Amino acid sequence: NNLNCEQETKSFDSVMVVNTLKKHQISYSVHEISTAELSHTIHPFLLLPTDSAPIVARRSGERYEHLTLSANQPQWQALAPESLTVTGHVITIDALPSAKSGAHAFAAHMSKRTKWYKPVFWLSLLSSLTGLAVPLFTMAVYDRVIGGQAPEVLPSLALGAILAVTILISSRLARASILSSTSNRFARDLSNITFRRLLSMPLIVLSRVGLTNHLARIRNAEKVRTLLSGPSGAGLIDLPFTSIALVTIALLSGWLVLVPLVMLLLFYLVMKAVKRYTQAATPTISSEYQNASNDLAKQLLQLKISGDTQGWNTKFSRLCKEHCRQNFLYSKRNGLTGAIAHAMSLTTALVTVFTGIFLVLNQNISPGALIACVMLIWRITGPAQLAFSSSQKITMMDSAIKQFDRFMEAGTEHNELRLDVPDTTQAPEVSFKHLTLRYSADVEPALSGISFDVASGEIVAIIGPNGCGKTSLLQTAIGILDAQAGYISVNGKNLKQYDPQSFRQWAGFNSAQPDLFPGSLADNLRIAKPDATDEELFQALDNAGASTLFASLNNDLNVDLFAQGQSILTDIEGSYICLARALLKNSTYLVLDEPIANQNPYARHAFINMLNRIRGKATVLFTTHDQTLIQQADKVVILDKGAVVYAGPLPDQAETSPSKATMQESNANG
Ligand SMILES: Nc1ncnc2c1ncn2[C@@H]1O[C@H](COP(=O)(O)OP(=O)(O)OP(=O)(O)O)[C@@H](O)[C@H]1O
Repeated sequence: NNLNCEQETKSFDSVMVVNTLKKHQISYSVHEISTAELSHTIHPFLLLPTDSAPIVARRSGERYEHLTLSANQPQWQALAPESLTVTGHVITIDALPSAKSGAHAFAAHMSKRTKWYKPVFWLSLLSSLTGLAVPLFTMAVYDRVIGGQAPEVLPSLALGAILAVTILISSRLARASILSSTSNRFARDLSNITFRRLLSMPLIVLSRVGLTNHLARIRNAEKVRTLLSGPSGAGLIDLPFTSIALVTIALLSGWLVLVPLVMLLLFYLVMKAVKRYTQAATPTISSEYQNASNDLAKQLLQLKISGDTQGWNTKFSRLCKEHCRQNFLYSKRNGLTGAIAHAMSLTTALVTVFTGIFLVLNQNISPGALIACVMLIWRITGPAQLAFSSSQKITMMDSAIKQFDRFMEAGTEHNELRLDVPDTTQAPEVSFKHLTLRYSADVEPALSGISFDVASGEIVAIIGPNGCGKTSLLQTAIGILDAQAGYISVNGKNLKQYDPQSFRQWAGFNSAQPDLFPGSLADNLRIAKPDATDEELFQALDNAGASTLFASLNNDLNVDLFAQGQSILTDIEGSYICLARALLKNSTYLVLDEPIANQNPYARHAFINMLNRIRGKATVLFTTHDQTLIQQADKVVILDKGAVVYAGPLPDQAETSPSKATMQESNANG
């Protein structure tokens, strides 16, 4: 609307758009253009291609449309697929300004999907109507064929019944297939959206929330699948259609319909009470039991070494016993619920039969109508029973949806306009300006007022005792941690101006904790550079001092590092591969956390050679406790309790550096 009404916005630029969005409190994200990102949008978005004019577009199912103004009237027209493969940025709208809008993220995402509920409605209606065939057929046989002595109508009645039953079965099958594919698609979409969101959240928020919660979030999506699929899903959908059976009973037997209605009400009240009784026995020890089992499995070696496993045995047996007791009680009460529900269904049928007999004797209804009514009763109590047994699932789903909505309200790294792309060809100058970082409000800052400069092509060793903030500083230097105060400038620009994705694609980072992913050696390396050739992988492994390790893996890049689901490498071996991954990028900005932590002389030698080769061509920040590596740096920064106590050349630099100075000079000269 603003585009259409405000003349000035016809020549908008990205900053103006973002200011407008901020003014209207519309939360937005900025990403590089990619269909993967856009396939989850629920509101229109703005494409900002690098080489052409901006486009306002939106997603409509699997297709995309763009806004055109013809005679000042906005119109949506199909967007050429090429428009989504160009380079540039896209501003997507996360949530609309109303305070409540964020709370409906789930509904908004789902409404963008195919309209599955329309065919499900029509198929359910069809199957409910054709489901009347068998009771009505029985009634006709009883009243007309047997009672009315008219056997000639039997073939046509039978044909009609067979046709109706065939339609019933086909519509049920078609509905089951739509429901299972819809529930699968829901689960898949929600998992994808959740995973993307997790990846785009700031690291500090992620580490605060913890791994278990992230896993729980992704599993939440799975819960959606269970609601719609299976017999309980069908029961829930059939519930509103039981009214068709009720109307038929009313038409066949008049006020006899009151019997199932009253029984349904009774059914509801009894089941509500029973459910409360069952829920009171919900096991509370499950997570404690699970954690203890996990701990035990992880600590087997330590337990065996310690020799004294008695304490663990006692603890585990106690947990096991309590876990079984709670589960037994819960299953017992669940069994009771099932039995009561079944008894209530039987009672409903019996009460209907007994009441109906008087109507038959008074000749108010035919015996055939009574039989049909009793058969129809099962079509009411069945779905009611299923729906009731699913009530716990519905509560679970409801909380899963609320959790999803809250999760989608959390801010991400993309909620700011970060369009700058780093110059990947030159070694950057980096300045840390009064950087302060706290992991949470109640702990001492991990970094407090850090300031120092790194010249282009300089190699800097960051040293200090454990816990002094080295890792925190490096993670801030590549923008995965956000300082609360101060900033980092890279080539004169605040790091937060750079597109986070482009920045991290450029910077080579090695974490102190080796992190290998399931897959082959090549897969693990190509995460950093998907198009790397085998030659580049060999070179990176060599530079990281991993040649001996590689030889022990039969020089095979395709060796699976996770045979039988377990990493076949130790942490130290893994750390070589992670270092190789960082070096593979051949980046002009390397940030390496304890690159050769185990001080293996061969690896150290390879690393020093590598440093000498790139000296002057890349800016390198690394942390270490290794004296020999510290000697290689052009500058050292000593940290203590999160503050810089010294930043400058090594005190004996003058004596040790001539070779480095010569190397730097010759590298700079090409
Ligand atoms: N995710 C986190 N949550 C809370 N506190 C953290 C987190 N990571 C680090 N810290 C704390 O911040 C401080 C600095 O930790 P950091 O890991 O940056 O130090 P370090 O010098 O790299 O230590 P080391 O040499 O042992 O790797 C420490 O007190 C640490 O306990």
